[in-house]
Amino acid sequence: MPAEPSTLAAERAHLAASRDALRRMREHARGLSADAAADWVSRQFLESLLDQRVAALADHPDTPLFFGRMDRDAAVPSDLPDVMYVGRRHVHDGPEGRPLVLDWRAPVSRAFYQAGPADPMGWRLRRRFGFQGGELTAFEDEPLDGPAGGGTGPSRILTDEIERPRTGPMRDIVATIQPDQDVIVRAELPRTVCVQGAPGTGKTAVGLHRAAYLLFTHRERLSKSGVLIVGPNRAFLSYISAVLPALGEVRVEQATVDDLLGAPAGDEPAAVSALKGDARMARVVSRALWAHVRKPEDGLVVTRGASRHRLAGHEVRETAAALRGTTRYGSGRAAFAQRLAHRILVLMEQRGEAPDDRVQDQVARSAPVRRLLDQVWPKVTPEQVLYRLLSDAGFLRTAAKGVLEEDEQAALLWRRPARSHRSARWTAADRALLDELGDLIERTASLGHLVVDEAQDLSAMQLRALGRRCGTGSATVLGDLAQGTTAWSARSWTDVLAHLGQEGEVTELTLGFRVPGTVLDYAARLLPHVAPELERPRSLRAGAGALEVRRVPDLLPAAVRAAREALERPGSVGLIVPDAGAAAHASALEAAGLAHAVLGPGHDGAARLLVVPAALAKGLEYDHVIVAEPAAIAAAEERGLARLYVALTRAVTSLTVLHQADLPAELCDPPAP
Ligand SMILES: Nc1ncnc2c1ncn2[C@@H]1O[C@H](COP(=O)(O)OP(=O)(O)OP(=O)(O)O)[C@@H](O)[C@H]1O
Repeated sequence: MPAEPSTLAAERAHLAASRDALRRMREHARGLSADAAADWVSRQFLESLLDQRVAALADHPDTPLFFGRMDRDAAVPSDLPDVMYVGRRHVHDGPEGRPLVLDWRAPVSRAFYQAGPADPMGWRLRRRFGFQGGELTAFEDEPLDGPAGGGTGPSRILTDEIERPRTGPMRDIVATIQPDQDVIVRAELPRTVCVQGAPGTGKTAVGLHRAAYLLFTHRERLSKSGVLIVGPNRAFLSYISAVLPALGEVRVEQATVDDLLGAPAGDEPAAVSALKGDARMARVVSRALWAHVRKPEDGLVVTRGASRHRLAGHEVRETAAALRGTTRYGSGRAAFAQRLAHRILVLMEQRGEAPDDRVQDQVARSAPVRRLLDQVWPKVTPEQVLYRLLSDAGFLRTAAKGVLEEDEQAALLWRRPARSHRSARWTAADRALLDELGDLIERTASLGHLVVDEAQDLSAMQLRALGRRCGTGSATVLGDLAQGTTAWSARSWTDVLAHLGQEGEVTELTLGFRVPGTVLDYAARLLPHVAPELERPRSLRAGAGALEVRRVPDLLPAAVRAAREALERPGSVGLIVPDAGAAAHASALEAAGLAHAVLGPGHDGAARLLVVPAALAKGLEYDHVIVAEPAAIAAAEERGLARLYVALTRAVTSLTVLHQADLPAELCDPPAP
């Protein structure tokens, strides 16, 4: 990295000037008063806004204020500044003053990520800065006016950033977002984007930066409607939790599907979950719900004072039939009562009475209308409907006729039904069906934008549940078909988008940042077996010497030894083991006196050495990874090879594979080049 002293000194001076300006902006914000507010409530609101503004202007000594600079090509006429510095937020010199640093999300900053010799976009030079603990220590220049395609390999600052040892949660990548990633980050708000990407291509990072970009660009709209990040489990959410706050976005919700739909209380065979997650179930539960609306047998008689008003049976039937299926079940019920009451009102008027709207409401709430309502359009809860569907063979048969085969219906029925819907132990797949029913009864509110990570693992019914939550908004859908580990994992992104109910385009990220080339090639031996339609991933870094495969006579002592060796190097260490082996590995580490934590579904385990059950490894990464007993990981579940592919692609610097048993055959033969 060139580091000319005079240039470095000038850049440091600009950093110092920017820090001073930021301090003045903070002081100015502190000096603003909420006194002008008209009342107490507005005053509180204004005060909290001002507090937030001051907090947003904090200068974190370890976080560089800018990470890049662009120099304009003077030969291209433009009103752009001659030089612009790009950083995490705007910094200007006085209220009307010149910008010292531009926010990376501003439209003009796009050139920092997108300009290249093929299209310099009016700029001559890109400079990236290297920092150590907030100190500007290096820079790297990239001429944009040279010949296209004359690159010199990956930027040293980029590879250093990737290889910087991990100690805590995921970091932002704002300084080094790559052009194809930037296109996704800056996609317009109404556009739903779906990203297929091999392990470590930056899908999660891109999704989080897109959330930050959209919040900056559409702040007012999205602060009302909301942005939600959906991830596979709590450990993953905790791992990514620091990225958005580091980018200044503290009000983005993060949730798992269980958080949204309700935590499961029971379990069931994967085949049953897969069936319940099938899109055909949408029809079955809809029919089950609407089966509760019965054909009215009788007419309606309402007595008011001395008068009796009568609707004939066919009139009641017409009213119900006109509404059935045209509204949500709940609003249909309310509308049925109102329409009956309206017809009674018309009868009153025909008799010369002059009832007003209040009378219509009174009639709608009267005992005879309520009785009829309960008979014809009874109030039901999602739990009551699903309980009946899963416990009453006759009811299920009617609802599933022509949709599910007989053996499928038999598989759905509970062997031993709970005593009532209240004591039913709903599974995760049931939760999605309950959510579907809930939405058929009453519309689910939509957010402004949803980022769905590891989307390949969601069932059609879960995707429908998420789709409802962005029904009037848009989504960023991220995943990798090769990492699908559930019995219902998606085989195509077109299907995923269809279940979500979103029109969107599928883009692919193909360059791996996390995993060194040798490790990625090794893991890719599994690809023809887990997702033959996908291209082999490429890595940014060759990673010579990063992979070691050891046959060992005794697994546990070998794992302890490998962990001890890895701990001698800087960075985090993940010991990925079959789920059933986590306790044994933890005991072995304990006995050897190696401090560690065991990753659980609900927590991230703060320790440098982590025992990671294979089922929880998805989305995570460690500087050094030890995978203990691939054959056992592969054999533990139906899509065990995909699980193994996930485990083998978690390493940033080194992967050590330990096996006492034979390796899975699929991992032994290198695929044809
Ligand atoms: N442009 C980039 N600059 C620096 N680091 C990057 C860049 N893109 C991705 N990374 C880093 O690469 C690693 C992998 O990124 P990320 O977890 O987003 O990948 P992913 O595609 O979601 O992986 P997986 O499918 O395995 O979950 C992270 O450490 C991330 O910070």
